[in-house]
Amino acid sequence: MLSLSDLTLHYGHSQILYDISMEARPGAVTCLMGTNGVGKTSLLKAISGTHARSGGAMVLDGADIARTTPAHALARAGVGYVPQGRDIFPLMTVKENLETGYACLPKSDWGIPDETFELFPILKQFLARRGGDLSGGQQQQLAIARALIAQPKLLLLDEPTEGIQPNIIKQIGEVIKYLRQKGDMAIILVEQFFDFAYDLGDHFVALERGRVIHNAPKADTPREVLLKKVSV
Ligand SMILES: Nc1ncnc2c1ncn2[C@@H]1O[C@H](COP(=O)(O)OP(=O)(O)OP(=O)(O)O)[C@@H](O)[C@H]1O
Repeated sequence: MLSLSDLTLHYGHSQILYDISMEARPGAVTCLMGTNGVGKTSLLKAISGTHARSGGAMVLDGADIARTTPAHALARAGVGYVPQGRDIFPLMTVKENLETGYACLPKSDWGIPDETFELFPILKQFLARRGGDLSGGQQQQLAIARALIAQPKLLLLDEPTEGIQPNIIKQIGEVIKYLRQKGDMAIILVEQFFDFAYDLGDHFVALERGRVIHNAPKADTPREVLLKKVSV
């Protein structure tokens, strides 16, 4: 589904990512881990086209993705991005926020699928409420639901548990498991909540100062070894 080889990224003259090679497969959760500032968000920005990589190759679903492909083209190509901090539209209603996902779809596919409310029942109850009036956890659910409306092939989740109460973290974990078992979507999860990530992950990539220091399936990733690699 997604394959990166030797990806590099700069902000101005500062190099942040060095020779990143990794894959994300459909029906699997690939966890991207590491301490603060190692470059996890920057890598998701490169994959989503939010910040162009400086070099290296990216193949999505068999197609070479040019280095400067913009975010809206990648969204149309099947990349769903739930950024850190969620970025929902606070003055728009829940329904309007969900409808922004239509931008990636042909008009014939416009509509909020029943699955959205099966996965996130609270959103049905709050359809007319402004996004900014939801709790942090509800906003996170809205951000994930909005990304799913666009029917992504690759879902990028940046710290979905950050600042969220335990019962909603549990619900988000269940949603990720459900999406994985459907088998057609690749999921990349950036997560600092170690137990949440280790429980969900099928494959683990750890970064240190912008470089990959671990890239292996769960069977070859003992808990204690990974914990050591991603702890300060
Ligand atoms: N827009 C930017 N301009 C310059 N430097 C940046 C920019 N965004 C991030 N950085 C720097 O790039 C490095 C990697 O940041 P990034 O946010 O990708 O790390 P991270 O692993 O996601 O960290 P966190 O867990 O804190 O979100 C950090 O040193 C950060 O200060």
